[in-house]
Amino acid sequence: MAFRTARNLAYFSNYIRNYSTNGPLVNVTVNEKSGFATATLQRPSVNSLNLELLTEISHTLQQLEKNKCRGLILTSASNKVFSAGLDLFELHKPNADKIKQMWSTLQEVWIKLYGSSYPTVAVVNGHAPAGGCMLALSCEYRVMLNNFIIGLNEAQIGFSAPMWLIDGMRNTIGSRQAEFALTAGTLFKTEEALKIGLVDEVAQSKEEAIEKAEKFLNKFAKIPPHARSMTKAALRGANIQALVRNKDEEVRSYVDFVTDSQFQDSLGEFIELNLKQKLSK
Ligand SMILES: CC/C=C\C/C=C\CCC/C=C/CC(=O)SCCNC(=O)CCNC(=O)[C@H](O)C(C)(C)COP(=O)(O)OP(=O)(O)OC[C@H]1O[C@@H](n2cnc3c(N)ncnc32)[C@H](O)[C@@H]1OP(=O)(O)O
Repeated sequence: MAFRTARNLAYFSNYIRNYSTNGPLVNVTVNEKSGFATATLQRPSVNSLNLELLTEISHTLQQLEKNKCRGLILTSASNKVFSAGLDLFELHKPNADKIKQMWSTLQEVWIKLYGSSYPTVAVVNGHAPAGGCMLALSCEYRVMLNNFIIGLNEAQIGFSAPMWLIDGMRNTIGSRQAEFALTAGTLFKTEEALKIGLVDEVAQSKEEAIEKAEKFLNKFAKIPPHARSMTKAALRGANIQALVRNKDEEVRSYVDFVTDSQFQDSLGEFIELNLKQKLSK
């Protein structure tokens, strides 16, 4: 079992410290008492998900799994944005190879986080549109700070969320609410998200959110880890397997879709209308 001895714990903590020095975009720390890891996304300024950040998240999750992490808190170094979703500037007039890698890494992140054997909580301490909501949804529990937005606004940008993400939304808020939310691309304020069950708890400060997250993780202290993870796999496995089977086909259709001029035009309009930074003409 993880951290059975102080030596194991010390080894893991050192390992993580060493690892975190190699990962400038994701800072990982381990609470030596509880054994819970905190992974803090720190890509300036809004943790938009480009290939480098996605790759680092994916490696972090792999290391946590390998080291039998006891629980993960995923959060942001920004006090305004948890993650702004995919890096829209990298989706604009993209290099097809890079987009291919980006999509495939995004799928890996979902598979590793949604399917992790250890318990996971997102401390959503800022806005979480689209891919930001995806990261939060792939955790088991969400604690969100007030006065931010969260949701899957893909329909507003001009595309549909993929099936695995729709499944994640349905499994969290139910089919009826998911249909309303996804077809309109709704971004919910914190209190609205709480009402529909998109987040589990609201906190007034990051410290309070971390306390609530730790309380959730501590619920599993007396549950045998293998029984917990087998149950999680039974609940989530079919959705993950569906993605694994369709992974390459989805990457191909995503690359075709994103490189199409119609999508590029609507993305360009979305950026010009919604983002402060503009496209260079
Ligand atoms: C075939 C399959 C097809 C599709 C598959 C679909 C889904 C797959 C699963 C997950 C993927 C989802 C898709 C996405 O994630 S698309 C991204 C959608 N993101 C958004 O719509 C967010 C846009 N941003 C905002 O609404 C606001 O910026 C935000 C609320 C996050 C923060 O607001 P705030 O006022 O605090 O900051 P700003 O001044 O607006 O922004 C600060 C700087 O950050 C830049 N920025 C913001 N968002 C992005 C982004 N997504 N990508 C790149 N850059 C971003 C912004 O331009 C500002 O830059 P500077 O002016 O500081 O240079």
